[in-house]
Amino acid sequence: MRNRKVVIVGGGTAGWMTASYLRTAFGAGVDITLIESDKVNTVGVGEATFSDIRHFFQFLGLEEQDWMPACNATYKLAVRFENWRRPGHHFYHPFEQMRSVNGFPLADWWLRNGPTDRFDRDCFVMAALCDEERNPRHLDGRLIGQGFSENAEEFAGLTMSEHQGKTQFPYAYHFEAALLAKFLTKFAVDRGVRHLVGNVEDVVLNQQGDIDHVLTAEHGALHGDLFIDCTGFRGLLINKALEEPFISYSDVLPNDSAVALQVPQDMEKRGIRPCTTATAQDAGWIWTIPLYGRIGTGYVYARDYLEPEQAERVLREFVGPAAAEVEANHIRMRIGRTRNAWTRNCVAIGLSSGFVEPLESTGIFFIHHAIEQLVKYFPGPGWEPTMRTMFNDAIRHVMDGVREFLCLHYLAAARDDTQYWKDTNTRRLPDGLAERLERWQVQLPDSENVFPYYHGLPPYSYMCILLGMGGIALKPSAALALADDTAALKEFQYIRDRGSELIEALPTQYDYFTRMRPGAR
Ligand SMILES: Cc1cc2nc3c(=O)[nH]c(=O)nc-3n(C[C@H](O)[C@H](O)[C@H](O)COP(=O)(O)OP(=O)(O)OC[C@H]3O[C@@H](n4cnc5c(N)ncnc54)[C@H](O)[C@@H]3O)c2cc1C
Ligand SMILES: N[C@@H](Cc1c[nH]c2cc(Cl)ccc12)C(=O)O
Repeated sequence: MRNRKVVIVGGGTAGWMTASYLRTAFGAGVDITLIESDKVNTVGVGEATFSDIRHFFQFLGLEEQDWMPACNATYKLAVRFENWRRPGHHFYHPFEQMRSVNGFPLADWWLRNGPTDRFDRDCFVMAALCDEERNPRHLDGRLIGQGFSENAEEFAGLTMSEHQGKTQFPYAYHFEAALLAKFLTKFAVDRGVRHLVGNVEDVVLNQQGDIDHVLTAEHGALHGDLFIDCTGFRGLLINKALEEPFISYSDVLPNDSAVALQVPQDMEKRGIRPCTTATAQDAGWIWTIPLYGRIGTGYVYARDYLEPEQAERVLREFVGPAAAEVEANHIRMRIGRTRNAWTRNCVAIGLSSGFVEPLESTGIFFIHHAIEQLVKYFPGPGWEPTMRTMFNDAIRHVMDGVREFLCLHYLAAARDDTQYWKDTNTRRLPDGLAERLERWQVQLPDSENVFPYYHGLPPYSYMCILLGMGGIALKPSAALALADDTAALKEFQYIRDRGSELIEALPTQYDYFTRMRPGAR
């Protein structure tokens, strides 16, 4: 059988991640051409990830030292939510599994008799490490031990959905999106991916309605068996040419705009906070992502409540004088998903497939997940169309599940001081969420009562948001009133002690990454 000819249109994060992964998975079994335009920019943001992305780098055979310095990357131990409950309040959604004591999650014991008003500090070691801006590795590279093993044999080769629930890796990454795309360009091209720069002017269908070829001014017609649409929010192949409809989530998630800045920063003086920060604002929230040498920041907001000029002004004030010379990138976000991400012989990956606001940094996770699914259902000999259906089901579940998780953030936030925040109490909810919420109020989220399909987020993530946002009354499990809490108190003590011990022993991120740079001592 001849090898499969794959044409990828688009050279953003989605295009290059897909090209690198497919080539690694199938080698010469797939013949890959990637075409990207020099007239249409990439979206230019997308800097924080899930911890699962390490499976992606592992699959490519890359170690942190190979790619992190090249992408000004840093570690992310959590998302830090600021002011979602009230001004001055913060809590973390960390990469650390919730401990269990006598069959109940520690958070349940915390609800029964919380030692302090900080559930995150009491239940997770990571919260203290974030507050004290510590690095998750020692200067000699050793990882903090937290009940997971690095590169453990038994997990090698697992996809991220297979891995979920087995252990929780303690950190994700921040990186410069443009530098990662550049790094992966070299990776893919070195391994035989054909790279073309040119503009796709037309998408030509055959008589059956499949894509026959894409037409470019610079390189003529590009034929393929399978076309991957990585053209971003345009959805040039999947939505425009094949007319696959886009299902908007704007009825439940109204933020549709963002303005972003890349701000140089003196990291030696300011340090590098080991987490993404999401700070609530009058009509949305601002992200702050510390990279090595600069921060990425942006205001995500709803145009129904705020004009772009005002959003930019608020963002500049928030950042301060360092942003004065920096040009703003205004982005209109298409929130929702393409009905069938795989339609005919075209697979949409990245923003063309779908997107939700970046509150939990899910964009790159969606890409990674879609690539894993594509490999799983890739059209080899004997391929059946039901495989396309299974791919589409998996994509739909991940996106709809994340939509629900994000809606919970707004529903659970105690803040209600502006019209924007007041309206979060009356907005429509995705089907099923209200019922699930009723259950969570008397029984914390567990694998039996959260969104029932794989969507990347474990039950403890839901606990964090419910407990942290503070707007919804929660009860401990009724059974706990009858139980002895000695073991739970011991666990709370262990978390405090372990936090203090690690704060003593661990370096700051600045120290760690300065040593990791090429040419450093
Ligand atoms: C405000 C915001 C913040 C975000 N933050 C995060 C985050 O923190 N974490 C995260 O995981 N994700 C985040 N994302 C999502 C992330 O940015 C995207 O998932 C990721 O960058 C993938 O984009 P893409 O490759 O699909 O599209 P793009 O980056 O838009 O790339 C599109 C590509 O298609 C090419 N193209 C377009 N038209 C043509 C044509 N006619 N011919 C040839 N080529 C063409 C362009 O040249 C470009 O190369 C964020 C997104 C937004 C909007
Ligand atoms: N599978 C994801 C789930 C996850 C677990 N904890 C967090 C925390 C944050 Cl901020 C995002 C995502 C997650 C993962 O392990 O990355």
